[in-house]
Amino acid sequence: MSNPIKDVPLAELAGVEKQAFRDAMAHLGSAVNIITTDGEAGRAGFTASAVCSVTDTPPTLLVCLNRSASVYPVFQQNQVLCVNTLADSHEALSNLFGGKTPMAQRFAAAQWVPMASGSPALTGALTSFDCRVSQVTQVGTHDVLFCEVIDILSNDSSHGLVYFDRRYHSLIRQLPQAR
Ligand SMILES: NC(=O)C1=CN([C@@H]2O[C@H](COP(=O)(O)OP(=O)(O)OC[C@H]3O[C@@H](n4cnc5c(N)ncnc54)[C@H](O)[C@@H]3O)[C@@H](O)[C@H]2O)C=CC1
Ligand SMILES: Cc1cc2nc3c(=O)[nH]c(=O)nc-3n(C[C@H](O)[C@H](O)[C@H](O)COP(=O)(O)O)c2cc1C
Repeated sequence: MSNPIKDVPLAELAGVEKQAFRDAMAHLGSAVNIITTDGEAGRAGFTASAVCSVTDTPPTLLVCLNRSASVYPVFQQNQVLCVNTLADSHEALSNLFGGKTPMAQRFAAAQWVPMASGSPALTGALTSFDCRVSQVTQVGTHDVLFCEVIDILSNDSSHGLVYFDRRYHSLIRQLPQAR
């Protein structure tokens, strides 16, 4: 059977404007994460919603990082990182790591403990995934970092944080039913 899109000359396909894409993406709720690294290029961190699970064999996440971000060269050189998934108390911290703030000021706003890779785990994060970058693919403005998970720290008591419709929302964890 013929593929109707494949048979249309590319020049005749309408395409989608960047703003329309962003407006549509604002409808996809996502977890909020602070991605950290430490190593020979120094310490750095940024907020990321473009994070997802790739495979459990070997356990692998992907993180999309804009190559124009100030932190980009640090991540490129260190090749290790920690994905810290934020709890509902971390909204202000997410904004600090979301750009423009000097790196020392970002890290001074919370407590951190080094994971095996040397990357900082955020105290109180829902989960911290310690990773080594196993593969990198460039797509448009971003690098897609494939990150093999080498250790995990979890906290099963905090409520979650979701970014949806350009705003933060708390994701309330159900408490176990009293008997
Ligand atoms: N993947 C990314 O690089 C993301 C970057 N951001 C940045 O955070 C700031 C605030 O974002 P919003 O309040 O959500 O408003 P916005 O209108 O800039 O973005 C709406 C949605 O579009 C997507 N998006 C935004 N910038 C993108 C990019 N450069 N590449 C791919 N997808 C992108 C995200 O899903 C975002 O939630 C902006 O500077 C934005 O660029 C936010 C979310 C994801
Ligand atoms: C909620 C939120 C989600 C974001 N998600 C991403 C992301 O997935 N990838 C990315 O490269 N930048 C993302 N950003 C933007 C980066 O956090 C920001 O560019 C980074 O802190 C570097 O900023 P700087 O160049 O001023 O240091 C996000 C920002 C916010 C507020």
